[in-house]
Amino acid sequence: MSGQATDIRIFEREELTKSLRAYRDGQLDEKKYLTIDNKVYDITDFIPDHPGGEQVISTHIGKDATDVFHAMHPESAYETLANCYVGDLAPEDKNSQQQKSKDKLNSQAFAQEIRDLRDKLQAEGYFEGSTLFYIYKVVSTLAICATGFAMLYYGGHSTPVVFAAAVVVGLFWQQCGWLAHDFGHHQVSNDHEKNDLLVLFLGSFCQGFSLSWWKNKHNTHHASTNVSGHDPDIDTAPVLLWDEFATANFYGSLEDNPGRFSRFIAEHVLPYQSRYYLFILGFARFSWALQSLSYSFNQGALDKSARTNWMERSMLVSHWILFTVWNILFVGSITNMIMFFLVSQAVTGYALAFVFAMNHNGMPVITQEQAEDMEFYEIQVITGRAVSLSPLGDWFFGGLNYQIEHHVFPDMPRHSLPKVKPMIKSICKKYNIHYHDVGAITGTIEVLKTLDVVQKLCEKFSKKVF
Ligand code: HEM
Repeated sequence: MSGQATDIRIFEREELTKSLRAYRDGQLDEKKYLTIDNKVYDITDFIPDHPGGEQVISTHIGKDATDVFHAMHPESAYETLANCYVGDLAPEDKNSQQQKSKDKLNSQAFAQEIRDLRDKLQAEGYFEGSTLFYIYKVVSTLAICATGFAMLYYGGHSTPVVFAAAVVVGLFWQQCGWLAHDFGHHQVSNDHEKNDLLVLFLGSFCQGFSLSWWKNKHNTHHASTNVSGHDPDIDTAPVLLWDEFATANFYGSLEDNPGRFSRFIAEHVLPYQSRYYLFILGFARFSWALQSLSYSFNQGALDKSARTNWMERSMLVSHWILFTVWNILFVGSITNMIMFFLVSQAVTGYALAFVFAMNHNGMPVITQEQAEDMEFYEIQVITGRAVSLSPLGDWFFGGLNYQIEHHVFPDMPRHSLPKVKPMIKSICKKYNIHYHDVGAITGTIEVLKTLDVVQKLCEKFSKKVF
């Protein structure tokens, strides 16, 4: 590791800025630092070995990673952290403290209050997962699968029953996704290995998604939510574009000698994205399942362990074998087999993507420079959309309608989020930080309006570039 007792020194803030600039400019030989609680860590050699992956840790090179680090690591990670310690950050001089904008000071005071709330909630047990709740969730989710099986077993010769069974299986996969999400964030137990085994069972075997692919993408999304160029969830070009930065980047990349296909997409597809949006969601699950297989077989496990990689691959392969055998054995005709396949995939695609879009799409997208000037917690609040729903809606959304609370406290179990919502809301009100809370219909309209605004931008760019 990089930190040696003799190297310990005071770091000027400019050194961190230099580290960030060098990384942005692609100067790969430069040292890479980050700070946590005003201590400086040299992560140059650690990045490739980071158990959470290179992508997520790289989002914070040259920056303050205090809150994101505390939000995403178990106690055991603090030992590894100590190995990277190389010094302390020089105190801020009076001048730069006085020059801070009102917004920055407000953001800092808000973050401090959220940190205090985290400590209080931890002491009061809000972060303890309820075993009973999660047993109920796992059993009731597996019961949906059993229902789908039973429908095919007894009615596999009837087209309406096969159709209904496909919808049930689609919902089963969606619910597995929410559970794997909770276990993947270690909301349920402090034992990370146990959580990961449950993600392998529910997420990889039952649902067909890779643990490593999901963690890499999803945790990077958490570390830099709606930050342009960092958050993989808003990087959906050339299928959909969600903001002006992504649009400018995509069309900018076509200025010199665009391929015929890219030009066709830019001129004749993206300017109509609000029209095909609902259609394309149906393919989302299939695309994620393919990305999972590709990640697992090409990149291996995120924690670089051969054991995790082997388990993940075998779970994914078993998922597809079982699904195919089940389809062939119980569905009476080839036409119904194809229908079962397509409908079950499409239902999961819609059921997952509808919720994902509601979580952050159409909410502010910020640049990396803007993000540097804001506290982690403020970013989490202003980029998330809370959706107020009935208990059935909460079930369908897997608790992700408490998106803001989930982003502020990713390791807090799902059952605590509704209790914490009024607390976060009231702190936001105190600091005049916008907490966006809407119903499902308003949320959907906001998503569609964003697509519409951006597609008009696509039309303009298209005329300018070609
Ligand atoms: C010097 C800095 C860091 C050290 C020493 C460190 C260390 C670690 C360790 C030991 C783990 C494995 C934890 C486990 O047992 O589950 C881990 C996982 C992780 N780290 Fe870091 N980390 C650092 C910085 C960061 C930063 C800045 C981020 C985010 C921006 C981050 C995000 C994650 C994530 C998402 C995981 C995966 C947790 C999981 O398995 O679910 N880490 N890190």
